[in-house]
Amino acid sequence: MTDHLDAATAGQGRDLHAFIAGLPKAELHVHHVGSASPRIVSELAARHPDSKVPTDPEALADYFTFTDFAHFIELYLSVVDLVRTPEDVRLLTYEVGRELARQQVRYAELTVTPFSSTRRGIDERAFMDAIEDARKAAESEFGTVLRWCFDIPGEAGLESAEETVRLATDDRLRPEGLVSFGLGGPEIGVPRPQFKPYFDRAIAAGLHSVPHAGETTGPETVWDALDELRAERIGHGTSSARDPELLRHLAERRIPLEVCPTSNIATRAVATLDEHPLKEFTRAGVLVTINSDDPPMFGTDLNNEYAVAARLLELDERGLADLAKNAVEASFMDPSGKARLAAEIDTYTTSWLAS
Ligand SMILES: Nc1ncnc2c1ncn2[C@@H]1O[C@H](CCC(=O)c2cccc(C(=O)O)c2)[C@@H](O)[C@H]1O
Ligand SMILES: [Zn+2]
Repeated sequence: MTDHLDAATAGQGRDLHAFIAGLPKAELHVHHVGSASPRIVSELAARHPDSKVPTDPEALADYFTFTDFAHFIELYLSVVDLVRTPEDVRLLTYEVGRELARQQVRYAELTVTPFSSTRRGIDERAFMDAIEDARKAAESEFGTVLRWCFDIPGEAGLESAEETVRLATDDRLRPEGLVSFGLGGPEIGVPRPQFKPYFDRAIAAGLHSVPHAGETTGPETVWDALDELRAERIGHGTSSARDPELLRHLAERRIPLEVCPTSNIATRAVATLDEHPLKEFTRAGVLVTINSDDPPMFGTDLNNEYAVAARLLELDERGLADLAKNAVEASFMDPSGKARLAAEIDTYTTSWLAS
């Protein structure tokens, strides 16, 4: 973990960190390639010496220092470029499952961008088999349930939207673990309404709508995501804090925000953690979930994001357990899975507080 993150949660008791480390959790906003560990990234970089990505895991923290959101996407794509074979995809996914399990994440919805892989020449059938194979292995070996969100990389244009919705809705390709449909990448210059027909098709095929919105643009983008893309949850939604009517709407309709505090600082979407609107969201009664986005790229992990949230929201163990249960409620798990994980969180918390 980098120094600024240690500083971000300094002063919290060791006990709170230990509580978070053991707390059963769900994660709803975490990117597939963005979760590649320094070890995997450097291994892939060594396999592909034409890449500018460092082969030394220690050098990656410097490499992943971003001047702004566009710079983040540029470096993100340099890692996407390293994933070239179905075996790269399988290994990456399996290792992401291992890392989530280490953090006691029982259930995760992983955002996958199949277009980025198919356009780089990975066969679509082999891609689906690779992620599904890793999903099943992660569940049986680590006990972590993975589900997929296929996202459109918006800046790659409508061609990428067409390809993503085709891959998500073709019965011969659509993976069993797919639950939702998203939209990522830069928002500036990429208006959300143009993606409406693609979201309509995905929703008609039974997928949930979970676009990124309001990460780097204003609240009008969140309104567009709600009105045009029929968003059921919002990725980030940071700028919603600037629009009291939008906050009221999100709270009343119980539309959750997938908040990723450290990501927002690392991409410079928010200047400092103290200026992060997380507290304004909870004060307005919005259902917030805590997520890590692209953890190794931002020098964080989900446990650290819970520690950051505990500081910003002044939470004790019970407050943290409630936050973990928000993610269960906002997830696309079936009702029995939700009830089981919520009960596990309660049992863990009660026994922690009794000891
Ligand atoms: N914090 C984030 N906020 C938003 N998105 C984030 C975040 N973190 C990770 N992503 C991912 O970045 C991708 C962006 C990829 C992209 O723009 C692009 C453009 C042109 C060509 C290609 C290509 O592949 O050839 C890709 C998104 O699909 C999304 O999954
Ligand atoms: Zn994201």
